[in-house]
Amino acid sequence: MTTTDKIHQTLRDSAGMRWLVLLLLAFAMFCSYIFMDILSPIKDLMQSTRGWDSTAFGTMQGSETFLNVFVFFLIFAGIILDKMGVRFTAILSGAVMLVGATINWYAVTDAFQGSGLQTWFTNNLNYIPGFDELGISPFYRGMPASAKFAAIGFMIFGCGVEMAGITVSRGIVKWFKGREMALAMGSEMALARLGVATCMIFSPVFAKLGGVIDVSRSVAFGVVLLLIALIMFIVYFFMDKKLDEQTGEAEEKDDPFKISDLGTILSSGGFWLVALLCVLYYSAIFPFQKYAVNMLQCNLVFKEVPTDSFWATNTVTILQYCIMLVVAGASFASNFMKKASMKYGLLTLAGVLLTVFCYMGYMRQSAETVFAVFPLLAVGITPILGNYVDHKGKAASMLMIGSMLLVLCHLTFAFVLPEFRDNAVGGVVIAYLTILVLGASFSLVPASLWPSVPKLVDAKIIGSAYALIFWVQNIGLWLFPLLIGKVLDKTNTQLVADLKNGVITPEEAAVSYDYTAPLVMLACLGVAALVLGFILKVVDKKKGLGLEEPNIKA
Ligand SMILES: C[C@H](N)C(=O)N[C@@H](CCCCN)C(=O)O
Repeated sequence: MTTTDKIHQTLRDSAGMRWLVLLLLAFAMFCSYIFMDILSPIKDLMQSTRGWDSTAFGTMQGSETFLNVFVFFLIFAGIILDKMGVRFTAILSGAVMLVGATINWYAVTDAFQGSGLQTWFTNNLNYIPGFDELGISPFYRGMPASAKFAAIGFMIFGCGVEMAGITVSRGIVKWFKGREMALAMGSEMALARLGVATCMIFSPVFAKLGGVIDVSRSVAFGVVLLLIALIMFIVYFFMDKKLDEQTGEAEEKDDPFKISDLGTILSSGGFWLVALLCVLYYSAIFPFQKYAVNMLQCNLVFKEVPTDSFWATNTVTILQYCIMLVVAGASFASNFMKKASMKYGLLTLAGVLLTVFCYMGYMRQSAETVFAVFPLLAVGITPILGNYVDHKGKAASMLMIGSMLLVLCHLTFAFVLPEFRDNAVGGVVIAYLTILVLGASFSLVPASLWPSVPKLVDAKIIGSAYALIFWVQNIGLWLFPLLIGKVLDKTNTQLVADLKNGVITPEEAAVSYDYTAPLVMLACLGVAALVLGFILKVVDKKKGLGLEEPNIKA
């Protein structure tokens, strides 16, 4: 390398530095995704220890997106990102997530119970004029005080996490444009999926540590991780600053945000098709994720797991997690290997480990360890599918196949799984197969949807386009956890009455819901997504949007 080459080399020209930046951003998202679902695998414990019924649980979970949707925070986040740049917005989003998560944690601690704050929240915030009339309030009369306060924290966290999502996407574009951008995006999403698996496995472990149930321990674990996420963003800040010093660019000055940009995006038909498909598909996945463990508890009979010692309870769980890390590592490695034989060897190894993983989950017999396989498959194949879209295309077809699989899975959960309630082996096998297929669907759609956005809008307004899609998507992510909770209570009237009259205990009630109606509702979302996918494919062919074309042309 000559002296001139050395002078012109920036941080982003070094593969090591580029991937270090990706690691920082992706690890921050990994921590955020852990917090996003930290309460999901312990819905039953929230009901038995904090008195959150399904409506309270669903309302609290849905509150995550309330400010983004109704106060248009996501639109402001897009504007902040375009005006202030990636590194400022990254730190801001990290700090917002941490503040919200800390409030959420305090709400579920024992210290909150019996405090003045609890009394205040019991007597207040029952009604938000305007929102209640429309049935879209994040609070309702009779909602437990802890759920109300937790909802406030989760709303603030939701602003931070969505802001982080669009910031990280733009950060990846800044550092990887013209290089391995799709692989970087796929790897970031894969690590986020690993975050979901981590919380599905470890949240119940922390809540039940030492045989004493304390749900706030799980949330505290998430808060510590968000602190680490903020540190990651701070390190990123300095690397990004250095890059701008080296290049003499400042993207927020070179490419300032204009309100008219929003109009340009909103007038694109292709953009609307993708945004609507996104809201329908993700509404059938993320809200489901919040109830999936409980749905399995209600549909399968699990053996009692010993809780006398940490190792008796958690050895298999920890081994399962180690296998998951190997599968993730094998997937990442396979993307960097040049030789196809090596790639298939690693994939075979991942397949074998996946089988062992499932077997361990079956031996361990708990809903969390069975559902943990869902994000695992997405971890393994999202980067591979991203690579496929880069080199072979077929994004619109992949969107359709992913939606079709989604419908199939929700209908299986609704009508086939309950038939195996008394068949321990058959039930777990059906559950595993369906979850694995759902995991494949959750790889096909994200891997093809997000890289399609740059084909629909100008590169200059990509940040605002992602913010707008996230905003539309957040409407569904707000509405559907809440709707699932309401539909559950409305279609399980006998159970709700028995619980109210003390005929059954909260522990029994928590694992006795009939999930058929909410699952059919989610399957309908999948059907609508499939129809939109078909329309998108037709429009793509007619207008030549290039969605079926590879990103990298030889
Ligand atoms: C929940 C969030 N709004 C979302 O849509 N997340 C996507 C990833 C979007 C790309 C982030 N760089 C997901 O599939 O998790």
